Amino acid sequence: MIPKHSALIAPSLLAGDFSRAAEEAAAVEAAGADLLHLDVMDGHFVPNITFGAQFIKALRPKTKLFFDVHLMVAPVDAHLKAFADAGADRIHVHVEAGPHLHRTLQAIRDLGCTAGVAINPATPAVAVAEVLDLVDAILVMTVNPGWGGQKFITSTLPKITRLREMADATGRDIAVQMDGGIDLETIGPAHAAGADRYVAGSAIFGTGDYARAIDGLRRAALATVRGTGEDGRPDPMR
Ligand SMILES: O=C(CO)[C@H](O)[C@H](O)COP(=O)(O)O
Ligand SMILES: [Fe+2]
Repeated sequence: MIPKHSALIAPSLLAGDFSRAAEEAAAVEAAGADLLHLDVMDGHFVPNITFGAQFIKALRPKTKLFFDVHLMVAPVDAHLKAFADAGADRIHVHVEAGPHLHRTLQAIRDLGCTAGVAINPATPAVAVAEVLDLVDAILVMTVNPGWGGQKFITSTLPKITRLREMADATGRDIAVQMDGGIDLETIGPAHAAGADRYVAGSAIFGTGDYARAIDGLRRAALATVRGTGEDGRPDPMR
């Protein structure tokens, strides 16, 4: 089990060089990434289009990293099997993307993946309250989805705390994961608010030293938690 208030780092390949996607995935794995975040955009739910299941399937043999797939797709249900077959470990779907979220999350689990529910900045925390028994993660959008490289929306911080409280109240280990605008300045407040996983695109792939960037983000998060060791690892006493 991942300790609460740990700080797992998930580089978003969106900010990497797509012409060398397999090398980029391997590079962040070697640099100490905990997960690989894969942003699928459909040109409908969000204005931008990125890549689909075939791209993810081609990447799957190139790295052992956990594939954290963020579907910005509506309607999404007809596509879930393709992403599960492509090698997704976790599939996040948006609470805003369809009227049958409960059925969608159940379908993700039935396909053998873990499930995440993504929530846009304008959507209140209560929108996920009735599906927490079906999710392993809440993906809190700290930008409006659609592009990388956007500015962190600080007004989402109180919602992070509310979602952490809701997640803890279930008694299950539900990750509270930030997505968008995470960098050395924003990761600390997000961690203090109750998050434990961080997607970062530009703040990793936009640098020349992925290991330094990943380590710096992890340390910046954990530095906000009293009792955390200097080596950046979660304090087992917490
Ligand atoms: O879901 C996303 C955008 O919709 C991306 O995961 C996110 O924006 C990561 O990029 P950056 O760290 O550059 O903001
Ligand atoms: Fe994402």
